[in-house]
Amino acid sequence: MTQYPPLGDGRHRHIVIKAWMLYLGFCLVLALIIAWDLTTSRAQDTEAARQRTHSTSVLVSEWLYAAFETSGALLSSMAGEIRPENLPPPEGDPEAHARINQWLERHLRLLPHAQAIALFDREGVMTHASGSDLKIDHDISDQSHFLALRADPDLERLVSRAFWSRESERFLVVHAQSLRDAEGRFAGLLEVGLDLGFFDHWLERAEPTPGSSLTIVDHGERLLARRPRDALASLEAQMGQPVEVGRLMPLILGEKDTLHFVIVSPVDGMRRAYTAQMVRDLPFLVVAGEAQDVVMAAWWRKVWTLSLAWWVIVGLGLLVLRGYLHTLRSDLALQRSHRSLEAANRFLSREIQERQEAEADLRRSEEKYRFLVDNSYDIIYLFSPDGHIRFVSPSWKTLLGHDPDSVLGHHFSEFVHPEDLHLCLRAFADVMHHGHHIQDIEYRVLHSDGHWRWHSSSALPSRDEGGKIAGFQGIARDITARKQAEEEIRTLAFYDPLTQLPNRRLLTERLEASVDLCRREHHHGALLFIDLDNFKILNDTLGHDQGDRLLMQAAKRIIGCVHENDTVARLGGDEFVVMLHKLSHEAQEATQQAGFVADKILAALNHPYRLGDQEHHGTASVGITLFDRESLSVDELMKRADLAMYQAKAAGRNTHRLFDPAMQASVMARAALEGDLRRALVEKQFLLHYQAVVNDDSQLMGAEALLRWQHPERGLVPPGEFVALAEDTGLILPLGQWVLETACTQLAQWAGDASLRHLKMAVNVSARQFRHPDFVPGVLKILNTTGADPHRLKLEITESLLLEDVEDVIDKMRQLRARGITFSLDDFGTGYSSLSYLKRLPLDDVKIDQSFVRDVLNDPNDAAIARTIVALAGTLGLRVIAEGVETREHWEWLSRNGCHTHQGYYFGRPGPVGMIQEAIRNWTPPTRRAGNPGTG
Ligand SMILES: Nc1nc2c(ncn2[C@@H]2O[C@H](COP(=O)(O)O[C@H]3[C@@H](O)[C@H](n4cnc5c(=O)[nH]c(N)nc54)O[C@@H]3COP(=O)(O)O)[C@@H](O)[C@H]2O)c(=O)[nH]1
Repeated sequence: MTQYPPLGDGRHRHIVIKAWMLYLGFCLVLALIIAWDLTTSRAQDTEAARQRTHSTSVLVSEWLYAAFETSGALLSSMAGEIRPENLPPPEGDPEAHARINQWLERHLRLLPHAQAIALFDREGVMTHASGSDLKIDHDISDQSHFLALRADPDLERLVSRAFWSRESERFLVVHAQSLRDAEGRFAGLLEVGLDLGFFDHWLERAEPTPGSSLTIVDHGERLLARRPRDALASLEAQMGQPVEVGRLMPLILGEKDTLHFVIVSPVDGMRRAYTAQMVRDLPFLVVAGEAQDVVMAAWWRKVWTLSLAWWVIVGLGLLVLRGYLHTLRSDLALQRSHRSLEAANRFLSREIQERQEAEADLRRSEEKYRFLVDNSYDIIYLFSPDGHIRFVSPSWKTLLGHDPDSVLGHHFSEFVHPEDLHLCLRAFADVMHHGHHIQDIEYRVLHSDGHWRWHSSSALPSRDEGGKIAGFQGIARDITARKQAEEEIRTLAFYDPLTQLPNRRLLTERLEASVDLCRREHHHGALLFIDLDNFKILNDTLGHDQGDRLLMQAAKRIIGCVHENDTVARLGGDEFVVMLHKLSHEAQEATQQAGFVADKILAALNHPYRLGDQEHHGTASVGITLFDRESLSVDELMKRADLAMYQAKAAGRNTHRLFDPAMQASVMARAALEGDLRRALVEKQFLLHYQAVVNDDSQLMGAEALLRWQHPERGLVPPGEFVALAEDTGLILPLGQWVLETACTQLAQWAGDASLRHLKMAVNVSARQFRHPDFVPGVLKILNTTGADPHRLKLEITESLLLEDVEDVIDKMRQLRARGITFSLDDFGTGYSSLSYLKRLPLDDVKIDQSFVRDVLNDPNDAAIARTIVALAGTLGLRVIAEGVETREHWEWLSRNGCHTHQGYYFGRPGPVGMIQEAIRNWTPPTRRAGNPGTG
């Protein structure tokens, strides 16, 4: 979905901030104005209160001043009327005294709030008084006002501070006038006594407003009068008591006339703004106060009113602001949605355009795919969710023969090979249930003509518009040709082309699997190595075609002897291997089972073979090895079976042998010996010993070269222990070459020695050496290079040479004989020589094997053989040499019976060249009847 950029957000935020700032600024300014106004109002109200209290205090003090002016004037006039020296004593003239008292009484009435008017003499004793209750002899001589007036002749009058009067038991203030005699001396005083009611009277006239107070105190800060008074019960107790200690002092001391202050009243605890005012020339102060609550009430009302007004204005402003912001937001939203709409419109236009293009593409693509589907060599198919065919492309007809329409509605499984059905159903389920894509599954499909075709298919689910799996769709390719090629390759790779049996590779695979199975299931298996006896001879004599026929027949017979699950393989040549499965888990029983099968095979292979119009009898040798959980490699098992087979061959063929470890040990030893032999050749550890050959007259005729191996550890090793192995391994070729060279070199040397030059050198030649194609040229080359006389060289061959290709042997012998080399047939009588061959061989002598000579004196059989050989040789014109002549009796018997050449310990043991040369030079021929001949 397309994202549209936010429109006007920054500007909107800017406007909002501005509006808020304006609003808050307005609120603040308004608050400041109100605060300023309130501050001003507060100052004004405070000032007004101050003015009011000042006016009140001034007014009351003026009243007091006026009152005391009045009393002063009265006292002054009364003092003018009195002659102190004429005043009668109180006790002298009662009438005169009474008149004076009445006079005082009359003047007292002129002062409505005065208590009394009294006259005192110069001693301070009261002489006359306005009231009858006054004590006439009352003494004021210790009072300050008396003392002050008496002391100061210039002081005419004074008003006292309040003081407690013991006579009248109340606080009094007196206004006293000094009296002077004619000479102007102090003669007493006239005084008006005023109680505190006098002051109260003046406050009463002031009419204090609510919360206000009016107080009169004297210069001792004693409370003289106070309004309001009825509100406080304790006020009476405070009358005459100090109330404002120290605060009013600047006034009392005359430093100021007026004093303003705000305090909590010590009288009633109310906070007030006070103005204190001195009463001119009098020891009194008037203090007027107004309660702060009252003074500030209007201000507080204003505060509340203005605060409320502020809140109302702020609230209204907030509403206006919100309305404005709302409008602004709406505007912005509108603007934004307008832009979104524009963008959406553009997007939709583009979508429509793209869709139109996509539809066009789709049409083109559909046409293209339709073309491809219709013309594809592959089959394109669509199945319903339950596997019924909904669509197949026309190639179905080409590849499978059916008309596509004819298969619609059929279930796909009807066309799949039963063996592949499981695979296909699983793939179908994978796609339909899990939505998997499957790749290249291979299966067989039925062709309309009934044969099976190999198909490779890839498939995926088809989905409806909601994405739900609605079917199975795929493409299938005919891979029959590839499968056939693969099969062919497999056959070539894993099967023997002649017998169609598994070859070594397939056998190895199966053997590995079988070994694994045996290991897991704890039973035995067996490997039977089968070698057809003398097959090579048959092949050479009857030709390869017949050989192949025999192999094919043998293969069939072997297969007939085993179970279907067992494997019969051909390794090549005449070697077959049978692998037996699932033999007993008991080794002994498994051995019996394998032996039974081996016997069966041997019996089957023993039957005559029909090869064209010929019949052939053959046998076989079978080597068996078992395998079980012991982990042995396939190679090791094959080696063991092979070894056992050789054992069977060694045991005379046409039999079977079970592998045993001793057999393996000997093979190992053989392998070690082979290694030593090779090293010996390189390191020249070989040497030749020579043994004398004598004639019937005890004349030395020659010597036989006998090979010895000077082994670094084992010492001198005789040829019997290694020549056979050298033959088997082919090492006899280089070894035989060395023997010939050494012997010929020796022969050439002897030719230069008069006492030795008549000697003939007999050299042993093995069959393998002789059969080598280069044997003849090799011998001739040695003769050339050493310069030995061929007429002095005798080659000893064995009967085994005559087992194969006798014609070739004869041919080679003739070639060499043509050069003067003579031949001797060694070990005669032990081999298989047939007379017909013997006749044809260009031989010079035969050697009677020492095994016959050894017992010729005691064993009539051996004696008969020896005689027969001598006779046979005689008929063939061959000389006879007896070997192993150990005693004079042997020699004599042999001589008597026609053998005239001898070799044996009786004449001399084999020894190094020096030894034989010495023996020859000092040769003393043995005599037949004169004691034992020496050993030479
Ligand atoms: N291919 C080759 N074969 C060879 C070569 N050298 C020897 N051989 C063959 O090895 C076999 C054993 O030979 P050796 O151990 O040397 O034995 C020879 C004599 O020592 C032994 N001999 C001789 N006289 C007596 C005797 O009075 N009593 C007795 N017990 N043994 C005796 O006989 C062997 C000679 O045999 P032969 O060659 O058959 O005359 C043997 O078969 C050799 O052929 C070689 O270089 N190449």
